[in-house]
Amino acid sequence: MTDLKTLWDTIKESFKNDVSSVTYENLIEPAKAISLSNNQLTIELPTPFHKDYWSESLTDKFRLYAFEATSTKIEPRYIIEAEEQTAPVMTASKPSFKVNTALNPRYTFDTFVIGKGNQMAHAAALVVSEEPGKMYNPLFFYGGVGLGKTHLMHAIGNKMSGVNSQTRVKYVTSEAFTNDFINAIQTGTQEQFRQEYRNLDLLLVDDIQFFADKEGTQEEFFHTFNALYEENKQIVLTSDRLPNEIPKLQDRLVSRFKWGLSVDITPPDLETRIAILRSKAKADQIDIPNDTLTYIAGQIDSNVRELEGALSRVQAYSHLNNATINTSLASDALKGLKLSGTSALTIPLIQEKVAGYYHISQTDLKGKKRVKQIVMPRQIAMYLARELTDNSLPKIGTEFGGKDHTTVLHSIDKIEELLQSDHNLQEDVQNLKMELKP
Ligand SMILES: Nc1ncnc2c1ncn2[C@@H]1O[C@H](COP(=O)(O)OP(=O)(O)OP(=O)(O)O)[C@@H](O)[C@H]1O
Repeated sequence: MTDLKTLWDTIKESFKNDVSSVTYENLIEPAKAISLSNNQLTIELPTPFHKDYWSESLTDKFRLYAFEATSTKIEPRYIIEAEEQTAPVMTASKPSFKVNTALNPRYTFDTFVIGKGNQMAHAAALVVSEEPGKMYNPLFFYGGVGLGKTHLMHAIGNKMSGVNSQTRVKYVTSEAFTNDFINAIQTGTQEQFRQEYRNLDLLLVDDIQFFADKEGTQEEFFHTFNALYEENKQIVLTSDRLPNEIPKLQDRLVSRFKWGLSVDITPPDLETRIAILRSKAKADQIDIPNDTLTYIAGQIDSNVRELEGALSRVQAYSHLNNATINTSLASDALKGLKLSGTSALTIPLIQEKVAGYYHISQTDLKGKKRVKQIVMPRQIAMYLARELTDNSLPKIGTEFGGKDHTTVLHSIDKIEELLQSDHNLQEDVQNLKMELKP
């Protein structure tokens, strides 16, 4: 992993899972990754206190997480803000590197393990890579986090580039597209932007749910889409939900996204998880017994990224302790690992907590009564079910006494809107989230 932002995000995520929220917010969140060179990552900290704290208390963890992420030993170097004016500064608003423009060579069809939850998506991806712009345009993958949507997208790009090195492929996240577009406006380079995005054979846009609410970007993307589509150029999109479930996505985009094929990816079953781990262990030359693979696969059931993270953690643990990998070592390595998998949290549990919080019965919460004291908690519970679990809108509707998915969508939209300004609601939702995901 060489992309500084991706590496830093991964390390921060590991810290987040390991330290208290107070420590995270006050001591880790303010840190900024500045540069990575010669296996040294320079971290900028706001005060000498932060520097001392990182040096004394966070360095070992940092080394572990960096190793887990890269399988390389990376040393931290701490500087205090303004201590080193010459260093290129990376901030959230103005990244000093270009995000995700290239294809990841590791994400190929060969390294993708096929299982029940992804076989349709895999088959569609393969068809598109062989006959781009013909059968399924656009191809739209949707599903929960870390299930291989990006991987398949890159696999299409890698395959097409492999067949013809002249293929013009562009991979962007929807955020990178937005940033490029804003930059083009600010610097008066819209024409260049259009050239860049409209003269392609394959455009891959990841996580398009982040287009929600971005009117200008949607407008530009609409024209980009049309230009490519009319030329029979292939477009592949991913999102965490179906196009019509993305709030505030223009109808004309929703309808265009439906022109092609939408296919979901669901979490892998145990067999597939073991196969994924085996394949990764082989690729990384990790010597690991079968029963240990089965043990790790049994610990994580909803997210392949976490599955890979667990394997890296076991590898790092064995490396740092100079011990052979076996199930007992894996169990020690994974002890205390707070998995962010959403599978443990169920809709009934959310209903129970929300009903308890607002002192109403679960029957009312799931029922049809239209009084305000019940409607609001019901909408909040639906909102939380969508935010904190992988359930689809129809499934949430079913769990709330058989409501239509448009009712669920309306409830979620309503809460999202109120959350913008209603401080009491913000506090309630925050409290409930803390109760549900301590
Ligand atoms: N079936 C699979 N076989 C092999 N590796 C997989 C498979 N599914 C996912 N992975 C790996 O899991 C990791 C996460 O996958 P990916 O980034 O593609 O997920 P995603 O669905 O795009 O998630 P997000 O919504 O968070 O972007 C990647 O390293 C990917 O290679």
